Amino acid sequence: MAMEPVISVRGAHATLGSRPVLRGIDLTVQHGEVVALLGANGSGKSTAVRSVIGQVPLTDGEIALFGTELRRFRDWARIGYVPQRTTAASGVPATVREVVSAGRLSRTRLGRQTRADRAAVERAIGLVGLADRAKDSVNALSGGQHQRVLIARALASEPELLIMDEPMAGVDLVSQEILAGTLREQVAAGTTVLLVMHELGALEPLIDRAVVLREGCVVHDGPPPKAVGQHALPGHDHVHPHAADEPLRTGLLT
Ligand SMILES: Nc1ncnc2c1ncn2[C@@H]1O[C@H](COP(=O)(O)OP(=O)(O)OP(=O)(O)O)[C@@H](O)[C@H]1O
Repeated sequence: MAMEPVISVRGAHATLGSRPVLRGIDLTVQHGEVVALLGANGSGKSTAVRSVIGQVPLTDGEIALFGTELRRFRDWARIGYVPQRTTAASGVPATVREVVSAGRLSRTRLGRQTRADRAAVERAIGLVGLADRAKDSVNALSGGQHQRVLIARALASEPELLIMDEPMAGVDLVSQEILAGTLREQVAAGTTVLLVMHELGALEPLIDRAVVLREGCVVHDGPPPKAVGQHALPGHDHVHPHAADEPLRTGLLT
């Protein structure tokens, strides 16, 4: 029997305020795939992933996770989610280890951390290259290190599906390289990944498929656009000449 898709979204409509933000989106992510969700600011990317994890209700359409209708889905430990532009600190003096441990709660039984739980937390901290900062307050970290803590928190439950909303946004180059390496290892281990992005950038080699949104609709679902600049992207509004030495870009539509 064929495996159920990890994510199945059919005809999704969602409204925020009085604004229709998703206008009939279909999105399927199969086991082991790495899918990039691309599109201009405001095209609905974050809303789409937030609807997948149940944070934005649909006004029409259907979502299933691992073959289970979203409203019956309870197995949240199978999913790691890194939201957009948040900070792990928010004024609370938690250490790196404490924040990452919070990501393990969904696997912790009876509220007691086992040796396996502790090992998973240390592994996640090591994966993002912060082993030497585990005892430090997250308030003492840079923006890129923060983002690495949030990703470690998502990895602590050893998820089968990782959903990340612009993981590279505002992240310094060193952290970007570490994150790309972390993701590469996850993908090699079979983790399914859905990434919201503006540009494929350093993650391009990992991406199997790109889904491009425009005004709440899917305008492209297929191979990731090659590194030929944003104008190659289906849905780009206008064409204008650009210098031959313009840096190569794969991402788009800003
Ligand atoms: N709580 C809200 N109430 C009303 N409108 C909202 C709300 N949240 C988002 N929107 C609007 O919905 C649209 C889609 O937003 P969304 O964040 O999904 O886009 P996005 O593609 O992720 O954009 P970005 O790249 O800027 O993150 C935008 O026009 C945004 O202004």
